[in-house]
Amino acid sequence: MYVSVQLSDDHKSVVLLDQRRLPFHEEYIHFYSASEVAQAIRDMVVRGAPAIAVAAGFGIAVEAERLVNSGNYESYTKNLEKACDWLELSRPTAVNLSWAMKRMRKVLSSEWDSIESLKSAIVNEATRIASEDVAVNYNIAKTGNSLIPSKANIMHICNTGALATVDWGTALGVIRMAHMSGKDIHVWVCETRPRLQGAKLTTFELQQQNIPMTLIVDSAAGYLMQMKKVDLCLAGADRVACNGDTANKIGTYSVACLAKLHNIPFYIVTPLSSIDPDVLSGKEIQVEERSCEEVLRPSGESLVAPDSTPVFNPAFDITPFSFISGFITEVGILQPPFTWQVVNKWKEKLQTTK
Ligand SMILES: CSC[C@H]1O[C@H](OP(=O)(O)O)[C@H](O)[C@@H]1O
Repeated sequence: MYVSVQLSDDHKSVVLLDQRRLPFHEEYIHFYSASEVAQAIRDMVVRGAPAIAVAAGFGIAVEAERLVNSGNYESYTKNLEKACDWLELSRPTAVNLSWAMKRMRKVLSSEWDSIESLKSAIVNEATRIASEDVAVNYNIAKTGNSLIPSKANIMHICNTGALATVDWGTALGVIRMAHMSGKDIHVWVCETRPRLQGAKLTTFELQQQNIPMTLIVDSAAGYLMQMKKVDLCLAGADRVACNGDTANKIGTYSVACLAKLHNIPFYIVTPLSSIDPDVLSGKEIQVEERSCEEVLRPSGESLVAPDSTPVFNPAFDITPFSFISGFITEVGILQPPFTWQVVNKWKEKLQTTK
């Protein structure tokens, strides 16, 4: 089984499965510094809100190893804080990235009696972020499975599986659990232009798990709903605002609008770490814009339009909460508002049940 993101045993590199090469080539690349990992996140070697958070945490661990003999304690921590900034700025929309860097900065700002003990604490925290992700996603999958009827036809956009996380996945984790529970489900896989995470990555994951699926062009979503071929929609999240507005892959809002029109349940599947109570509504969420090349050359080689064609390429859109049936999380099916008081109460409850 493939692993999207790992820390090498000697802590000298972050090992990433190059998702740009899937589904035809499974290639792993080593990245030896925080800046190399930041570039890998920007280039979407690794992608998916939880996976990039884990990759960034490991990026700080690799930087801590790389700089261990580079100077005194003060310069060591300053350099690592700078590395947190680079990684946090690598992609602006997914809150998981800043959530992970906040955890690493907390370690950096604590008192340690030596550079070596600080380095160990950093590696341990990065490893904890990764191991927690697996447990969180397993609980999300169990929660979400309770909503999946037998023989459901589920529409899914982008990729939210083990490739977008450390394992299990979020929305695809729910689908995987439903399949393993013998519910005989089927997945309509939206190809998800322009990066084709659905066509290239979700099909790859579902095929590996023998889950029945059908690939569709994004613009077929409405037609399938009109023909009553869709029982519910599941999508991931990059950032959920306090009022429930949700940033997710471009095209999610369109699917949510169509689902609303056709009275089809539309759920966001998300860990608590993708909820950002500091953002009151979707209006405050920065939507990453990516290069025109992604649209002009979707498979990297041939142009699909004249080379000088102007392009607008937002990587995400914002779905207002009014189009969302609920949020499937590791603590249950939630409804906003997601204030810090609410989110922290759930996190504390999680801690006590561990
Ligand atoms: C559980 S992955 C969450 C989220 O991340 C993906 O975006 P990208 O492929 O650009 O990293 C997509 O929006 C997923 O829903």
